[in-house]
Amino acid sequence: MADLLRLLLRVAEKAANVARICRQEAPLFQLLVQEKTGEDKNKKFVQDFKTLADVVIQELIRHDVRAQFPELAGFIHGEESNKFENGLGESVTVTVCSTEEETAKLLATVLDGDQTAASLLARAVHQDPSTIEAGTHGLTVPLKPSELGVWIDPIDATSQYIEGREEVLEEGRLSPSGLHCALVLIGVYLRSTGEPVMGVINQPFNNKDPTGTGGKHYWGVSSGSTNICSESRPGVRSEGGLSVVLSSNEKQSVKEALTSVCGPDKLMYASGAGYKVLCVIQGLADAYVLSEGSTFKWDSCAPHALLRALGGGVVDLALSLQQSESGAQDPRTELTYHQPRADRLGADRWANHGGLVAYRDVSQLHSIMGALRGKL
Ligand SMILES: O=P(O)(O)O[C@H]1[C@H](O)[C@@H](O)[C@H](OP(=O)(O)O)[C@@H](OP(=O)(O)O)[C@H]1O
Ligand SMILES: [Mg+2]
Ligand SMILES: [Mg+2]
Repeated sequence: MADLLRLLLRVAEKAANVARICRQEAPLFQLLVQEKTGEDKNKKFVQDFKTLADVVIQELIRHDVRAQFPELAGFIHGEESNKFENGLGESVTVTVCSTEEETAKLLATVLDGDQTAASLLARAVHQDPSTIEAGTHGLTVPLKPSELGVWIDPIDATSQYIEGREEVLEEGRLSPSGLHCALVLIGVYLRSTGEPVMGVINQPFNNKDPTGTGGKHYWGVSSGSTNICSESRPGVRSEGGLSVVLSSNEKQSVKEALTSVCGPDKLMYASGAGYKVLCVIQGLADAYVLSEGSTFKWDSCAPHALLRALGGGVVDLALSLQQSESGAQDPRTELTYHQPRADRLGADRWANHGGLVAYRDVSQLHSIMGALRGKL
């Protein structure tokens, strides 16, 4: 299954190209950032271009993965629905066609006849990405495509992608917001158990990139005795307390509870669920705590696989607290990716309802659980 990993790295790079082109090409950029006002706001048929960009990226990933691994068809899920309504009130399913011309024609039907934008977008979708050196040579992964499912978040931290602020990234430091928080996330899980086994993260905008494309990629595989990640495991630094990254919307009670295990200035905030887990992967924070069910399977699957490959994981916070309160020795309840919640509807079926804690080191996870016990 190393072939699947190489393909995911390639399609994620293609997706990153589309994300970059939407910001670089003026006709696409104008659509991306336009605020609808007045009558326009009420025109149901021109859906937000940002949603279309997300859908196009998701569908190109789905198309290329299905073409090389037909066994995965039916098991490639994404954040977005690919149904759009056009000006004639017709429902249009956005897909990637076999030729650039056909894709452009289809996209024009949802872009209110804007041929220039449709052609630019179609060209990006059909363009092969430059070869990326990922260091996967000689890797073997003992998995079969018929055992696997895929979760796609075409762009995570969309708000940062639209806002488009380029931050100067400093080595070894978390940068709370900006274009670098926008990530393409592709996670692979086992259909039988829901465990995340492979993940690819592409950061389309990383101004420290040595390759010159402007982006960076990360990957990991965690299956049986194979645990391998593009990032090396950062050392555990316990002096001065733990560092934890949170959403800026996190509850006051959680922040207060965590101050007992975190050093001064070690509670940090960052945009994007995927970026926050990436900070843990890179050792820029020891853990990411989220007390609300505001993330979804497509947000966590890919980075979860990388953390597992590094010896860490992502647990369901509410379930793990319950386990720990009932005296379980190892209260870890890792998130799984194969089963929807039967009692919810739509996207909510795939939410990580109990919140989460992403960690690299299990003893640090235990300290965090201890601090949160009885406090939520
Ligand atoms: O941009 P999309 O793909 O819709 O994913 C969102 C996640 O689902 C949210 O959980 C993130 O919010 P928080 O950063 O407050 O957790 C949210 O982060 P943001 O509000 O900082 O952009 C995004 O990561
Ligand atoms: Mg997301
Ligand atoms: Mg998204």
